[in-house]
Amino acid sequence: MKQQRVCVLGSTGSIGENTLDVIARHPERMSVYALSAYSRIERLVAQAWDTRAQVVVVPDAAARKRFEQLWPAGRKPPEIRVGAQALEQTAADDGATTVMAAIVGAAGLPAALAAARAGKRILLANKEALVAAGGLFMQTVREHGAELLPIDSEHNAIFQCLPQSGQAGAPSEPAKGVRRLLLTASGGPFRTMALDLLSQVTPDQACAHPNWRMGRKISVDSATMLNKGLEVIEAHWLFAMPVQRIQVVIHPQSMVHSMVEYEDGSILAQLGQPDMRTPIAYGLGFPDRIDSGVGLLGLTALGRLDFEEPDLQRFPCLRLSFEALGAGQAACIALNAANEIAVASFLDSKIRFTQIAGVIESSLGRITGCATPSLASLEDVLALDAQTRRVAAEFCLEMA
Ligand SMILES: NC(=O)C1=CN([C@@H]2O[C@H](COP(=O)(O)OP(=O)(O)OC[C@H]3O[C@@H](n4cnc5c(N)ncnc54)[C@H](OP(=O)(O)O)[C@@H]3O)[C@@H](O)[C@H]2O)C=CC1
Ligand SMILES: CC(=O)[C@@H](O)[C@H](O)COP(=O)(O)O
Ligand SMILES: [Mn+2]
Repeated sequence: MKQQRVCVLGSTGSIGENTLDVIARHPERMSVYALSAYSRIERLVAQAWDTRAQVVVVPDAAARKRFEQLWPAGRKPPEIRVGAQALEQTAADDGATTVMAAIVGAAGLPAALAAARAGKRILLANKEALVAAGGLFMQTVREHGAELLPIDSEHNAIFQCLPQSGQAGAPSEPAKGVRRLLLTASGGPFRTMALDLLSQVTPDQACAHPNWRMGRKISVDSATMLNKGLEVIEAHWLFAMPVQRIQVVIHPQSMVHSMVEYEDGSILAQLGQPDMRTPIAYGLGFPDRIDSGVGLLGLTALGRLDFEEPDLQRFPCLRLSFEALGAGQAACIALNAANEIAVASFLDSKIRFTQIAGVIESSLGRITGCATPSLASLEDVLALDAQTRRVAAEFCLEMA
């Protein structure tokens, strides 16, 4: 068994912390090579100390200085690299065999793509990378023989339920015998709240997910169900599945993480506690199954599993996501970028929860109404992403 040396991009976040928890359980199989943080430098220092990481990546000179000041005397500090380009360089570094892509938002795309170009084992949590540049990313994985393992719980579940070829790559057609992918969704904290109360909800209420503990951005996405929309687009790219063959099913308990429906009428499901250490351990251990630290699911204590149709009136962001996937890549880039701006604005108490969908819809209208630029390269994608952010920020200001 080859020792894995893991580069954890976004190590100070929710996925990053869970990844370090799993790695620490398997010193004989894996170790940390590199870590990255954006604002939580103190936490990064503690992580680097505990894991003996060789490299850390921070965003700027001020963060570097802070890291140096906080590093305890008496032990050699890790190499400190600075800036977005250093993230790409570290993701592609010979020192790493495996890259956990756990930066939030499209900011994580360049480093995830660099890992693919370098032919790494990529554990992909950063769904926004696929939403913005799914075609480019999957093509890069294919061309450079990278190994791609989905970490997002639903996609990890689907990966586990698909006919196993023992390979973790980038399929160019749907798996044989599969009729549909059934993506489960909790419905978030506002699934049953009276519709007229939704405009009053606070950021903390939106971040109080009923089943999962996650970062604030994805928690708001779960509350609007834009998260499920991003996941439909993610599933389309990961499994080469046409949008008509992807169904979203509300499952409030978040115990069935997703399902694959086969031509013969069988449905295969993956179940487990809502704890991201299970998919993370699956990715780190693949093809072996390794301990994740997650307890067993008590089915008799649970008693029942519920399923229902999503309500597109309550969750307009889900409708917008299906429409964007149908409209093409420019719309998907705009959907994601406008959402990132709208969610940040909501978390900052500048716009209301119910205005998030409006910002996205207006931005999509403005961007996709213009001539679609070429989107063949990372630079093209990032240019449209930046343009959308400017437009969405204007709409947020108008609504504030
Ligand atoms: N949390 C979960 O359970 C799940 C998350 N995902 C996906 O995984 C990704 C990470 O989510 P989550 O861990 O919840 O997010 P968090 O907000 O908890 O963590 C995000 C990480 O990214 C870093 N970061 C933020 N902005 C930048 C930037 N501009 N450049 C570089 N690094 C940055 C943060 O650094 P710092 O903290 O130092 O500021 C942090 O390490 C998202 O794409 C999410 O959709 C998917 C499924 C489940
Ligand atoms: C843990 C995970 O994968 C999240 O994306 C989670 O699925 C969010 O839950 P819902 O979006 O279904 O509420
Ligand atoms: Mn998910």
